[in-house]
Amino acid sequence: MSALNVRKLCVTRDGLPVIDALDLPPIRAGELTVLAGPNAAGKSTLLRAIAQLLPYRGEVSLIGRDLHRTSPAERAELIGFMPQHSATRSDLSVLESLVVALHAGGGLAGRVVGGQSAEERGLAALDRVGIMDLALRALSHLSGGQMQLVALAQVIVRNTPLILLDEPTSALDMARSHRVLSIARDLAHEGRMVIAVLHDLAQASRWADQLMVLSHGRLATSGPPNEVLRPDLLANVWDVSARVERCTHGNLMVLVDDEAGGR
Ligand SMILES: Nc1ncnc2c1ncn2[C@@H]1O[C@H](COP(=O)(O)OP(=O)(O)OP(=O)(O)O)[C@@H](O)[C@H]1O
Repeated sequence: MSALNVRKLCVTRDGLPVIDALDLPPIRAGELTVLAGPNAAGKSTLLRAIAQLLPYRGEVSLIGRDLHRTSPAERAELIGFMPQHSATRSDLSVLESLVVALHAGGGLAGRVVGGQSAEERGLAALDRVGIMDLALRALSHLSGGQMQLVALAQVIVRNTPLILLDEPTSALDMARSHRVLSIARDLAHEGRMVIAVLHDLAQASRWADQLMVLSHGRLATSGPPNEVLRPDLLANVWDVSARVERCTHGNLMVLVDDEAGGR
């Protein structure tokens, strides 16, 4: 089965170790993997290293290929990365930005696929994300949440086997958060490897097939969310005194009573 493997990964930033000899269980195609952890745990650093946007030591391999040895064009074919903060605020239209995304890295992603032109693929991605009405709007005229939805469409349009989403719902209202996580899970269940960083553990438990918890650049635990999310983990990793309760539909709720030290 297709998988992303991360072994003995070390990443330093400003000379300080942020990710430290990290081994992850295989990230399998067909599963939505949610990466959670406190601020500064190294979640974005991990995604950026996997996306080959930061130097690292160790091994990151995708479907048996060492990503370090791939060309930028090959990576564009393999990896779709949605950063935490989308910087692009140009006067390109939303649809034009998707066509540009298709040509990212000089890869082959912009070719006609299944008889569909780049514009047709762009419109299909906008339709999937539910923002067809924004197709002709300038990126510079979008709200923060609209920009985040466009960033997701820019990833979807490239149809890569690995999709990395860094806090994809941070600017979204409840309905759009639900839509985006449902799309992320569908993308995984269609056969892709999808990793999403989320802070909201109720959302994580609702959508994740596999939850990985990062703490100080190391893996604290991983597994199905209902096995992983326990009060002792919340105290040890997030420093909160909290209860984990099951709602009538089986979803978990995390109720924080206090900071663990009661400060
Ligand atoms: N551009 C940078 N240059 C130097 N250090 C950085 C840079 N970006 C992040 N760091 C440091 O790396 C560490 C991990 O940061 P990272 O952004 O990976 O954490 P995170 O888990 O994604 O946090 P958050 O939940 O707050 O987004 C932090 O100590 C941070 O200060």
